Amino acid sequence: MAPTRSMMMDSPSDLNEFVMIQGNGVKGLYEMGLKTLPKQYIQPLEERMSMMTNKVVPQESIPIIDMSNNNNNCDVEDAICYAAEKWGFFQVINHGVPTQVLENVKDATYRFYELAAEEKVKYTKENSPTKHVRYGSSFSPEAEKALEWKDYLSLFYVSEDEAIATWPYACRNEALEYMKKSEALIKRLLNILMKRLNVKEIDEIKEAVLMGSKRINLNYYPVCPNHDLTVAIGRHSDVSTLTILLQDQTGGLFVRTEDRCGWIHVPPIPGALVINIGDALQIMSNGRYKSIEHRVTANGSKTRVSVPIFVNPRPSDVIGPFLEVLASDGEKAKYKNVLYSDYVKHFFRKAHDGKMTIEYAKIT
Ligand SMILES: COc1cc(/C=C/C(=O)SCCNC(=O)CCNC(=O)[C@H](O)C(C)(C)COP(=O)(O)OP(=O)(O)OC[C@H]2O[C@@H](n3cnc4c(N)ncnc43)[C@H](O)[C@@H]2OP(=O)(O)O)ccc1O
Ligand SMILES: O=C(O)CCC(=O)C(=O)O
Ligand SMILES: [Fe+2]
Repeated sequence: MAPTRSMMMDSPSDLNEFVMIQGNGVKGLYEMGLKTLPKQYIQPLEERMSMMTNKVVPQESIPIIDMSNNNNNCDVEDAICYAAEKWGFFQVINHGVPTQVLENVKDATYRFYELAAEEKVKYTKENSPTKHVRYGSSFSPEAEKALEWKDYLSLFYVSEDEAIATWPYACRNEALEYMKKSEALIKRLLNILMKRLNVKEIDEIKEAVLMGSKRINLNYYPVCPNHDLTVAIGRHSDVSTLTILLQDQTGGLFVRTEDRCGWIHVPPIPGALVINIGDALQIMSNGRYKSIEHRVTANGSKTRVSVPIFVNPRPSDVIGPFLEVLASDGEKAKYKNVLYSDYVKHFFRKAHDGKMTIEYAKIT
């Protein structure tokens, strides 16, 4: 019997050719009608959600914060700082980003992934005309022992003109609009978080180190056969200052519990945005704000999309604990100064490994 295309997907080189080189992504694998998961995606037992060591804690929930000014503004500030210190993750509602903008960027995500592989392949690392636009699958395929069931389009923002010239037409206006309309929310969150650190004013220098660069990812997680055997995104913390995440109504994002013994689901709330603290802010706040490990499960019956905006220092910035934090009570620095591009390169050059990235900056 001649091997079928789905049988060929057990060969690492055929799979790599189909998914990465031809640009079909895991979406192409799903559309091929695969009934069993190719072995390259089978995660070690300890990474699977079905394991006892990865129990879900249904009674816990990350905070949901109403950002509208109907409340006392002090309550909003307290809630945000408390959530950033204790949870590192929270959801916001009445945040000021119009629902239509959020709907449009989700539609645009589908529009991009519905393009033919011959179109999408133009944006892979090997083919993309610019380093600022990258289409790929899994996180770091060369470094990973098992692949992740995820396709992504990653767009690094330099300027509107550059984005219009280089980002894929199928999604560029919607991605740009989402970034633009999120700007006020990002500034409000950072102002609140800085005030609590004794940083009275976000001047030009602070603004650059907190939010001098931005990256938007359009993540696509198609239906997955034997979904319990793999992950959509493995355990990691973001390397950003803040991440503003739009998820659809499918669910599947989990956050590590404080005692690190279990996982808390982040339930989709229509119109809400998920906010999480990244490693850069954990470092700049000398550990006051927490960058928490999180992961995404693969789904056996529904395709999921999510759209994070990573708010970052500029690659050329040196990041370390703010002097205002250390000066307040002679606190000792827990992290050294590191060049942000070195930190990000360290993150991208290894497989996802939970909270390990920040060890790179820790003073031991
Ligand atoms: C993709 O799945 C992900 C992503 C994430 C992301 C979480 C975040 O927090 S993203 C925020 C990261 N910050 C930035 O991106 C700052 C902007 N970065 C840059 O401008 C550059 O990448 C650089 C940091 C300055 C490094 O530039 P350069 O020295 O020119 O080196 P590069 O070739 O660009 O990259 C180094 C290394 O990283 C790989 N890489 C870069 N960008 C991406 C990307 N978007 N996705 C995947 N990998 C990327 C690149 O291939 C290089 O590796 P080599 O092995 O090829 O050398 C969270 C969870 C996810 O699942
Ligand atoms: O898809 C999600 O809900 C989370 C995505 C994520 O953690 C990331 O892209 O860093
Ligand atoms: Fe993440």
